[in-house]
Amino acid sequence: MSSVFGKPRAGSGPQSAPLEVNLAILGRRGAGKSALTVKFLTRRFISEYDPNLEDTYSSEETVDHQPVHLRVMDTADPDTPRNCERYLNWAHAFLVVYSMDSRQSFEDSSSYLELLALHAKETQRSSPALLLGNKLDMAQYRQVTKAEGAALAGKFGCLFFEVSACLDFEHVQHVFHEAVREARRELEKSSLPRPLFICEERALPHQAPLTARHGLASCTFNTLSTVSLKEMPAVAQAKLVTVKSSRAQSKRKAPTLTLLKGFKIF
Ligand SMILES: Nc1nc2c(ncn2[C@@H]2O[C@H](COP(=O)(O)OP(=O)(O)OP(=O)(O)O)[C@@H](O)[C@H]2O)c(=O)[nH]1
Repeated sequence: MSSVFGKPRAGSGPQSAPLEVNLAILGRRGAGKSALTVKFLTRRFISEYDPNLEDTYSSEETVDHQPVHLRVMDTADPDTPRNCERYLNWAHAFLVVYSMDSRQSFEDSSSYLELLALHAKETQRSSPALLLGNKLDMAQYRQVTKAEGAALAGKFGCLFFEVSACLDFEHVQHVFHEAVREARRELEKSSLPRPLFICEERALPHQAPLTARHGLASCTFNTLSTVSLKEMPAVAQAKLVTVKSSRAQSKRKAPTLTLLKGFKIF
C-alpha cells in the first residue's frame, strides 16, 4: 500500500483514516475571519454577521489525495486576544487575518503572531501560522502594502497570502489547504499525539501573564515544569457544525445555509 505522510493514501482501502486537523482563524474584529471561513465552507460571501459568534465547523476535505477531517474555529476575541488557551492548545495551525484597508488590523495581526511565537517558545511546540491580508477586492483603499505583509510574515517565518472573501473560491480554498499542509508537516515531525494537550494545573508565582509582557488581555501561559496531560476539550466549547466537502456543498446549497446559524448569506 502506498502512503502519503505515513498515512494510507485516500482510496487505497477502507482502512484509510482521515487526518484530523484543527485550524483556528485569528484576527481583529472585522478583518474577515467569518467571511473567509464561510467562503471556504460554502463558496458564498456573507455581508452580515454576528461579531460575537464563535463557532467551530467541521468539513471533510481531500488534500493531496489524502482525506482530511478539518475543524475550523472561527474565533471571536473581543478587542484583544482573550482566554487564548481555547485555541492555542487546540489548533494544529493558525490563519492570522488582517484587513488590508486597516492599519490597526495589520498591527493586531502582528500581536497575534507574537502571541503564537511566544506560545511555541513556552510550550516548545510550534504550530504553523499563515498570514492573510484580506479584502484584496478593496485594494484601492489599502493601508497596508503587500511588501509590508510579506515582511511581517517573513519576520515570523510564515506563509503569506493576499486574499478576498468575495472573490474566487479557489484561492480561498488553496489557502486553507496550505494551512492543512503546514499542519500535516508539523504533525509528522511531532512525536506527541495531538489528542492530548499540555495545560497548567496552577499558576506559578514567577509566571507573568502575557498581558504584562505583551499588552495582551487575559492570556496566561503554560510552563513545562507544572504540566499535566488532559483530554482535548470537546470540539470547541463553541458550537460544532458539520459541513460536507465544499465540492458537495455547491450541489446542496439549501441545507448548508440552514446549518450556518448566525450568518445571513446572500
Ligand atoms: N469587500 C470585502 N468585504 C469583506 C471581505 N471579508 C469580509 N468582509 C466584510 O467585512 C465585514 C467583517 O467581516 P467578518 O467576516 O464578519 O469579520 P470578522 O473578522 O469575522 O469579525 P468579527 O466577527 O467581529 O470577529 C463584513 O461586513 C464582511 O462582509 C472581503 O474580502 N472583501
